[in-house]
Amino acid sequence: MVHPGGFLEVITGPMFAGKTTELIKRIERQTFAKRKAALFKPSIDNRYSEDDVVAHNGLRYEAFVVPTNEEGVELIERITLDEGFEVIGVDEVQFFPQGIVETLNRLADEGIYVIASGLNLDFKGDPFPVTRDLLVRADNIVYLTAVCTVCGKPATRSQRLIDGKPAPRDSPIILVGSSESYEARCREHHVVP
Ligand SMILES: Nc1ncnc2c1ncn2[C@@H]1O[C@H](COP(=O)(O)OP(=O)(O)O)[C@@H](O)[C@H]1O
Ligand SMILES: Cc1cn([C@H]2C[C@H](O)[C@@H](COP(=O)(O)O)O2)c(=O)[nH]c1=O
Ligand SMILES: [Zn+2]
Repeated sequence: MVHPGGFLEVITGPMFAGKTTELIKRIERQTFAKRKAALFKPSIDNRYSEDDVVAHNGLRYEAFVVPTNEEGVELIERITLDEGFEVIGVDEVQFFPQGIVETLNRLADEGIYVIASGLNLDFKGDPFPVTRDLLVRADNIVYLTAVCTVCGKPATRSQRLIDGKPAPRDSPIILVGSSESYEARCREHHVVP
């Protein structure tokens, strides 16, 4: 897409749907169009790298790493404005505090093309509030699905597995992980005991 000016775009769906791949692709395309672009990631996402945003398929892109607190949200805003970035991407946006919704919306109001990528639903199938609140403010939504590991149909849910068994409902919401702890599942094969 040509740089659309102030714009809030949200890429969402379950784990393994290609959200990070799509985010990197969009940021990279903006740099080919000579736009000043940057990617941000939360410091708690250290699955594949401390410094880069890395997709499950190995695609990677250098990022600013910020903490998942209000200070991290302020850093995203300060770096964006001080460095004059025209386009920013934020990966794993569901990990940030609620204040990121207002901040990203404001940056879009100020003329920045903001792309936020994150999970819509947690392992129980309940909304992540930050993603939900960004989605209702978005100028464009990119909704992706993965492939259900049980039946091969489109997967809209993230199944958390502990020792190979579905995680109980009272598990903590945040558990950073990849295929050792999660599988993409369709509604029918998503299990929450
Ligand atoms: N069940 C699955 N369905 C689709 N892709 C999968 C699945 N399991 C692993 N993958 C891999 O995940 C990649 C997408 O990774 P990524 O962009 O990091 O997704 P997301 O950010 O949505 O978790 C795919 O290109 C594919 O190689
Ligand atoms: C469903 C669910 C996921 N997480 C964590 C697991 C991963 O670290 C990220 C999602 O990564 P992806 O790029 O979308 O594959 O979120 C979590 O903490 N809680 C959950 O309920
Ligand atoms: Zn299925």
